Amino acid sequence: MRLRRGPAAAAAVADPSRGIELQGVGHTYGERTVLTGLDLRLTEQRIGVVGTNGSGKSTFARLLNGLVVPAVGSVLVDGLDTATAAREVRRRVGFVFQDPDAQIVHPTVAEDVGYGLENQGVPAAERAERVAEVLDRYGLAGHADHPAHLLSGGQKQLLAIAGVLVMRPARIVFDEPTTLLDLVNTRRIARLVEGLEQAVVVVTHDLALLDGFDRVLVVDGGRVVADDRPAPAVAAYRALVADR
Ligand SMILES: Nc1ncnc2c1ncn2[C@@H]1O[C@H](COP(=O)(O)OP(=O)(O)OP(=O)(O)O)[C@@H](O)[C@H]1O
Repeated sequence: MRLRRGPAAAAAVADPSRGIELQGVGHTYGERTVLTGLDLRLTEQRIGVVGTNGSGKSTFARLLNGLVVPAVGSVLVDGLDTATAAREVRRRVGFVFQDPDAQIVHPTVAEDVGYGLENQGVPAAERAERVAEVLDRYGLAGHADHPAHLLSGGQKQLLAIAGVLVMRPARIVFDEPTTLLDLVNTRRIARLVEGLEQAVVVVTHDLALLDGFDRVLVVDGGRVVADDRPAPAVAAYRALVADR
């Protein structure tokens, strides 16, 4: 029998009901262990991740779409291993970086949003339609031909999110999406996350953002030390840092 390979084959064996699974996951940078002993299954619509600076949250977030491949154990997205099916995993899990400048690479707003689609070989007409639709939805339609680097911080974050959403991933990981934003834009991003049909994992220091989430993980010293509904998880986080 011939082995089937590539995105179509991967999609054929994928099982979205499995969500994202971490099986015996640990990660090291050189000698330094930054995550250890992670056994989790992430299936909820909205999951938050909190923890002190340097606790391992960004590394955790990056594991979920294969940006980081675990040193130990496996991360499976819909049953697909991030170590061996990276391309298909990234189609399924979009990633929004804390600093939108890290994600904005093309001169104009429309070109920047269309870039990923072009990469995937989506025909020009469909590309234009999908870009226009997503820019319209996030209030950036009037900026389509403007230089992306001249947008405000909040608009840049919206642009970075639009660039992910236009790819239609089933899940989106946000790494501190509101850290650089003022209160107005923080609220705007919170509403946007709330309204998404995609399943989301949001790393944040903004505890108010977690209201209404289904599940919150508290990371400390590279381990998940609490895993609960938002109120008890945030209480556990506050208790953890109370005497530091
Ligand atoms: N590429 C890397 N190479 C070496 N060490 C790294 C690398 N990325 C992160 N680290 C280290 O791993 C640890 C965890 O970092 P990580 O960015 O995952 O934490 P974090 O919880 O997201 O922190 P913060 O809240 O400050 O963003 C830190 O000690 C950091 O210095």
